[in-house]
Amino acid sequence: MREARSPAEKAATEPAPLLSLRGISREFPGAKALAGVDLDIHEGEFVAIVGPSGSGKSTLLNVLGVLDTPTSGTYRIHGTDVALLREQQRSEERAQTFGFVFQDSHMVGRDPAARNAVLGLRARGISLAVQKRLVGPVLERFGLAHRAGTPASLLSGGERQRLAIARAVIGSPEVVLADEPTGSLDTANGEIVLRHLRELHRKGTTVILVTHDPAIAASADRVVTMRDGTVVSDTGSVVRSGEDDGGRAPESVRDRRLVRRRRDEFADAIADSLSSLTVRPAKALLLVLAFLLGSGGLVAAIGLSESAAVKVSSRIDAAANDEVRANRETGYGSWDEATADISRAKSLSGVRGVGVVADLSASVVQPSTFRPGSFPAQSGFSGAVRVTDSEYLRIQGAKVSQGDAALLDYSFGGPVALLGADAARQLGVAKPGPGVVVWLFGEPVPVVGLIEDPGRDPVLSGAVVVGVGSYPVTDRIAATLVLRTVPGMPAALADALPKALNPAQTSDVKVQTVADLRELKHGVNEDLGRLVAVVSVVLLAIACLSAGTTMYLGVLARTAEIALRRALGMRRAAVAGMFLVEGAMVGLIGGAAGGAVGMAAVLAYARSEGWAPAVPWYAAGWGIALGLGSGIVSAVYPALVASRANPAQLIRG
Ligand SMILES: Nc1ncnc2c1ncn2[C@@H]1O[C@H](COP(=O)(O)OP(=O)(O)OP(=O)(O)O)[C@@H](O)[C@H]1O
Repeated sequence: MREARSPAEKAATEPAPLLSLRGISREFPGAKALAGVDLDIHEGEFVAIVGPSGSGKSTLLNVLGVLDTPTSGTYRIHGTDVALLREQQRSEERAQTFGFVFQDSHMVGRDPAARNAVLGLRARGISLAVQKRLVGPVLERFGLAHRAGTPASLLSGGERQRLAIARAVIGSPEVVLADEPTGSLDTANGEIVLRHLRELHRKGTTVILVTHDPAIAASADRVVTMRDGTVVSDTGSVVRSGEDDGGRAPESVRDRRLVRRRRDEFADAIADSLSSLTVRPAKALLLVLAFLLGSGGLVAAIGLSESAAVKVSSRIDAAANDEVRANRETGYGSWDEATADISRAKSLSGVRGVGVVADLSASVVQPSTFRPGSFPAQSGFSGAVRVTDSEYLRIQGAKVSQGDAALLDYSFGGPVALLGADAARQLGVAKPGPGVVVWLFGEPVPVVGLIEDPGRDPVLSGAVVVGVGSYPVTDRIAATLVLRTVPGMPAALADALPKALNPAQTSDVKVQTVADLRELKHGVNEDLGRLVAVVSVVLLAIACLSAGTTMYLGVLARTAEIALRRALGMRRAAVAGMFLVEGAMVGLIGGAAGGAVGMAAVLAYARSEGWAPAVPWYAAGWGIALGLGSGIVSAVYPALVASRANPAQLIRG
């Protein structure tokens, strides 16, 4: 039934319009989609908007649904000027007043039908209990109860569009806006969808649909025709008096249970992020891996630097407490002079042992197990040739196996040698024994033992060691006395030594304690710390960048889904929250895994180096915190892009 009345008549008899547009224009770069539209729509109307392609129908629908903002003009809903609403209020208006049905049903394909049906409720932070209470009846009503658990991607086109209507009306909107809802359906399915829309209207919902189909338009109570962004004809407002079912059904009255709760909004964001991660496991795994590498590298770097520092510290601390070194600036003219100095040093109180050590040039001594002149020659020896006594080995804590360090101190009519473990390996000596020799200065020297543990002098591992006096001093030799002292005595002995060794010329005696090295230790720690910082920052920056890029691509791939959520009333902050939560979760998992991997790497490395691993407890916490932090940071830009997008634009695709 249609009736046309004069504007004056209308104004006098009609109630205030539900939706009212005055002089609405919408311009896009290069196109004016709407050019001064005036239109009033009253509660309970069934309006068809028709017109040629490009005439502005969809744009009008988007403006009506607060998906898009007009360039100029005034739009009032229930008398409230929409331009005065804040973004959050606009979202609320979309959620409470409107239900949207698009030509393409825009389902979240991976989610079952029931979850899609409640998408609007979830987007609005409606409690799970209310969602559960509403979803059964609504699926039943649209003939989808048996498909509740089926992923939306497996539904037929007709089922999907019925599901779209179910989703649009589950929150009891006052107005259903449908943009060519039958456009992608065959006649039979199109008819079913239309029947549902009419049924909604009969029960009191205002229905506004855009259509190209003259038959559908003819069945509407009111037809608004658009051309070039303006309304060129309008059959006029027709409000049914509710003759079908005895007045407006309570369906369109706002449901008191539909109260937005932040807690539920947040819970839904977490659930969605989890589902998005599990649906794309390969992507999620790559993201986790990026954070794992970043935070794992950091934890490993902290652990290794700490372990190394502990190792360095313990060596330095021990030496600082009980070691003094002394040498003559002019060196020694003979080994007897050095031996005399040893006796003088030993006579000082607080001294527990005195050894002497000097190095010969390996390129002159040419250690080899091949007789000189043999062909092919053995490759050049890369270790040291150390002249020392058994006392030195003892005070350094070196351990000699398969022989005896004391043999160094005796003369058997010629020198004897001990080999450090690395030196023995390099020279191809498996074990000492009769006839096992190493050639030094072109002469065979019996090997009388192996140094299996170099103690505090790491050089011994790679050294060929011969006794003091094995070779006469031809020129002055730079030998160093090493004193092991009672703990705490080095400083006092450092003062006493020059006078004890050379009272006539104390300046000839140079004394070193290891205290200076304590400064060095700080330097070493600081350098390592800086290195750790640089490496970890670079690794985490790479992780953030790759995660940010992947997430940004994810946002682009999910534009339709995001648009839908926004159209269904999701707030900008909640959209951003969805991506931030996703980033946080990936970062957290990656960070925790990285912490574990980093620690394992430190333990394995420290064990292989024979260090005591020192992984501070906070390293794992750092891994997790940095993973979490960088996960969130990497999601900031994608989250901003997603939340700032214009829903109308996104729905156009
Ligand atoms: N986001 C946009 N950016 C640029 N131009 C746009 C945008 N949205 C709409 N337009 C332009 O505005 C005009 C109206 O578009 P609209 O989609 O509202 O028309 P329509 O009547 O719904 O067309 P159809 O029936 O083909 O869907 C068109 O010229 C279109 O190209």
